[in-house]
Amino acid sequence: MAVTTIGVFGATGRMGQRVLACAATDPSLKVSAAYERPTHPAIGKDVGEIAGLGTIGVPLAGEIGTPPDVIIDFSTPESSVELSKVCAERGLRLVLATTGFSTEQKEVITQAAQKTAILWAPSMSLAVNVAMKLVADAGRALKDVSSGVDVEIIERHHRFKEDAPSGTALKFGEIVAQGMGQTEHVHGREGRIGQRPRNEIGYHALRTGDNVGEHTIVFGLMGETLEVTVRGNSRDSYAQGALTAAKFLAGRPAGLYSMADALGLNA
Ligand SMILES: NC(=O)C1=CN([C@@H]2O[C@H](COP(=O)(O)OP(=O)(O)OC[C@H]3O[C@@H](n4cnc5c(N)ncnc54)[C@H](OP(=O)(O)O)[C@@H]3O)[C@@H](O)[C@H]2O)C=CC1
Ligand SMILES: O=C(O)C1=N[C@H](C(=O)O)C[C@H](O)C1
Repeated sequence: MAVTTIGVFGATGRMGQRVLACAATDPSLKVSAAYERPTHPAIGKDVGEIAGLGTIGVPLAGEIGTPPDVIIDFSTPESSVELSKVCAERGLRLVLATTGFSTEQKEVITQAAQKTAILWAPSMSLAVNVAMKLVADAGRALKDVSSGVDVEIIERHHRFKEDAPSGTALKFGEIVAQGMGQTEHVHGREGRIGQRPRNEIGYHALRTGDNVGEHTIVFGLMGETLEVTVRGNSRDSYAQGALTAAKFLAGRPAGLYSMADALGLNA
């Protein structure tokens, strides 16, 4: 069996630890490296011990030494951007899962994908990426409704999430706007705002408890409403998707890839 070696960037984080745990059950994968910032207090410690998996013989590193076949990144926008530059310089393949990028940061990553293979997705979840296809279909089907269709996106995440709205919500909004033509993206509402313009997509971010991720896309018509909801039950839906992405990306030429590519959803 061909074995793909992976390195986990942000390895001690909520997602990094789940990627390590899920990889440990997949004989076609081998964790050969794990990374955190160089000043992390656990540098040098066995990352399996940190993740509660027992010793796996992979010390937590602050730098990329002997590279794995694919690096999986669940970290922060700043560290992801720097990582994408290193991957471009060294020709290292990257599954980029971090969210919360600025426009300028997104441009740096897009440029890096001209020099190496990067699979970049705000959600690695199979169900979320299928929901994105459903939402695209709904938008195309509803775009010419004469009385108008109001689209609002509601996302729910745990209290620890540091960006809002979620990268997934923003991607859903891009998909809707591409199919229906909205040009204004409105984040929350307050005050005496007047009647809702038809050219808006509204975004609403809930932060409660330990919700691992839930998205509802509301298509509001006169007389009826269509809602598409997808919710995660555990972070392993994202971790397993990231591992699928890594296996897909191994050996691929430079370029920017999506989860739809990895999941065969582009047909
Ligand atoms: N695409 C997808 O399917 C999903 C994407 N995400 C996204 O992934 C990101 C991480 O989420 P989550 O795991 O919950 O967050 P955490 O904060 O739990 O994990 C982030 C990890 O990155 C580490 N980190 C910070 N700076 C660096 C650096 N310079 N080099 C290496 N590692 C660094 C952090 O270390 P320290 O704590 O010491 O700062 C931490 O271990 C978020 O942007 C989130 O939106 C989350 C789930 C699914
Ligand atoms: O921070 C999280 O947890 C998640 N973030 C991603 C996003 O911002 O879309 C993906 C998922 O919803 C979980």
